[in-house]
Amino acid sequence: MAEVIAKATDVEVIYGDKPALDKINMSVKKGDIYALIGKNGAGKTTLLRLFTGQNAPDYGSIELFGKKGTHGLNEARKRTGAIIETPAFYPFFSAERNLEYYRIQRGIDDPSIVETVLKETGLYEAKDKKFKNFSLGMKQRLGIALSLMHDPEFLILDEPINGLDPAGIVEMRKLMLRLNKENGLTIIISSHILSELANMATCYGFIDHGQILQEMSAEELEAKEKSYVKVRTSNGEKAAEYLSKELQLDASYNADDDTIYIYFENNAVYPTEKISRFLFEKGYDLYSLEIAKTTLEDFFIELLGGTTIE
Ligand SMILES: Nc1ncnc2c1ncn2[C@@H]1O[C@H](COP(=O)(O)OP(=O)(O)OP(=O)(O)O)[C@@H](O)[C@H]1O
Repeated sequence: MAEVIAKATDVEVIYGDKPALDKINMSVKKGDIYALIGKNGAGKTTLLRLFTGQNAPDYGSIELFGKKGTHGLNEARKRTGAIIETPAFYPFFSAERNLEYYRIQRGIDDPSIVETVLKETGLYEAKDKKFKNFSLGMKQRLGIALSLMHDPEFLILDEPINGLDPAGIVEMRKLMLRLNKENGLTIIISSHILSELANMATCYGFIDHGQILQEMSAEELEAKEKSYVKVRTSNGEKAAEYLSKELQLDASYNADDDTIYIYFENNAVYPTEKISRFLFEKGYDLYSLEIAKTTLEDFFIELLGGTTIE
């Protein structure tokens, strides 16, 4: 069993009379890239702030590196880096000078750490560029460089991808994977858009209204992706009935979009020719037939009971 790096047990955080976190149980294991997914206001920041020490639970307990209690958690937090709010950088200082400023302020002796973290975050070439001329993606990566300066083992990142353009998202994904694989960092990263964290997360925690609805591994989530064939035809309702009965397919008609949905096991060979030939022979006009896959967002929406993500 992998070591548990961060754990919340029956945690509640209450603002006024409203719980922001409601009996949360979750854990991050060593080597994970844990994606914390929830729409705005779900409780992501409140949960992450418990691990950084910016919030304390009203009920329940948290652990870091197996340590509990104020003293234990303070010790464990030395092994943790975090970006919850964008750190303040001087706009007219270069990237290097900004990091050098923080190195001295934080009492880190080794001056070579600045070069190391600039290289780790892919910013070394831009080290002399002023912060004000950085793109949003570069600014986020400089924040991560800062959080790496004391060589943490666990990184906590609150919505670092929010607002990035597609190129920035790809850069961030590469950086996360590199830090995880090459530097052995365990990472928890939050987002309100599931697909942003796909292809990098090793496990997922879905949070809504202050509750973890489900935790699952990337493999388990992948297995939730269903393949299906979408067919539009004349007299769709009747055609769906025929397809189910005579071809023994899992076909259902949806009147809202006048479409037949036929579901298959993943990796199945789709009998698309058989379907189109059957419909043709039975006298239906085939308007369209396409193979599709449920997306991760579809799964998330279903988990939330059909509400949208934003
Ligand atoms: N300091 C506070 N005082 C009162 N209520 C708060 C406070 N901080 C957060 N909340 C409330 O707690 C709930 C959870 O907020 P939180 O910021 O943790 O959500 P989130 O998932 O991080 O959302 P976002 O992506 O919008 O930051 C929300 O209803 C929010 O309004």
